[in-house]
Amino acid sequence: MLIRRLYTTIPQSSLNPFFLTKKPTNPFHIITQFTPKIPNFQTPKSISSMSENRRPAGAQIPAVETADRTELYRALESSMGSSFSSEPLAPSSRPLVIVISGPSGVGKDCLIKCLTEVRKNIHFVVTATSRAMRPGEVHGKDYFFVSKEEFLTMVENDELLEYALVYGDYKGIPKQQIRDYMAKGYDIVLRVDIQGASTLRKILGDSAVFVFLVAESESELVMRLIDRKTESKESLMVRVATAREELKQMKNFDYVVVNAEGKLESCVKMMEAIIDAEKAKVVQRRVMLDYES
Ligand SMILES: Nc1ncnc2c1ncn2[C@@H]1O[C@H](COP(=O)(O)OP(=O)(O)OP(=O)(O)O)[C@@H](O)[C@H]1O
Repeated sequence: MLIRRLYTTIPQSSLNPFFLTKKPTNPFHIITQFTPKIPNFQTPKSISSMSENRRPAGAQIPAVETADRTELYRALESSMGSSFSSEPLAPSSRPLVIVISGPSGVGKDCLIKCLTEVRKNIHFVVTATSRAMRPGEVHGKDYFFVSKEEFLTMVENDELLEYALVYGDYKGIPKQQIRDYMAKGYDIVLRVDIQGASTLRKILGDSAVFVFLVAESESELVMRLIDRKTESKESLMVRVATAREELKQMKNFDYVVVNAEGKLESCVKMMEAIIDAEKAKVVQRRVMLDYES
């Protein structure tokens, strides 16, 4: 068998032990794994002679017990043949697009409000809507209020990342706002319903972070909605029934965050931890607002 032949033709002493512990599944896999690893298949002796060769002749390393820190640093630098760089070793992080979704009444608005207070470099995207402005609402803060015609022109000009007709009014996410704030280094937060999150997943794929916010239980979620005292009994019934269906969509998200009763602060901390973890990724998400050919 090819597997056996490969093992027997390569001396045991030169095999990387990591690969020996891995049971190969197909012979071609072995060949591709072995080929680039060949420089590592050195015996301890040849490795040591290789590093001897790399060291420039005459570079003297002073005794570590007695040498001064700077002296040792300089000697190591000269042994390397080039100065040590002060450039950051971690790649600079890219702005994130974070999509926050979850059933009605779970606390999305509360979470986003707190998150934008504790993290100043987050921009919560203001949605455009064709709905009439309500008393107390501020244009550009609560929504960008536009006429139905203006909204449809935005759709035609491909200015919206996603839009929907909600109870007869259009709502949509302006792309330019995202571009502008990302260019300034802000992370972007989008708040959408579960349906919107599903559409955004199709558009953004894995380039954005999708967070599903839940209460600790269905019963807590219903109590929260009741306590909010903003819904009629019909609306309550619709929201509760919708929530049960929406919970089934959790599997399409990257993270689930629990907003437990009276524990909004922990929920905000969890969101911050997610953001920090995303920023520490070696391969970072690269947001694409438009299809790239
Ligand atoms: N951790 C928590 N403990 C107790 N109450 C909370 C918590 N988080 C939010 N709430 C309350 O729950 C209610 C719903 O919160 P919020 O309006 O933020 O939810 P939402 O998900 O944005 O709802 P909707 O999708 O219907 O707009 C509010 O009355 C809020 O004060």
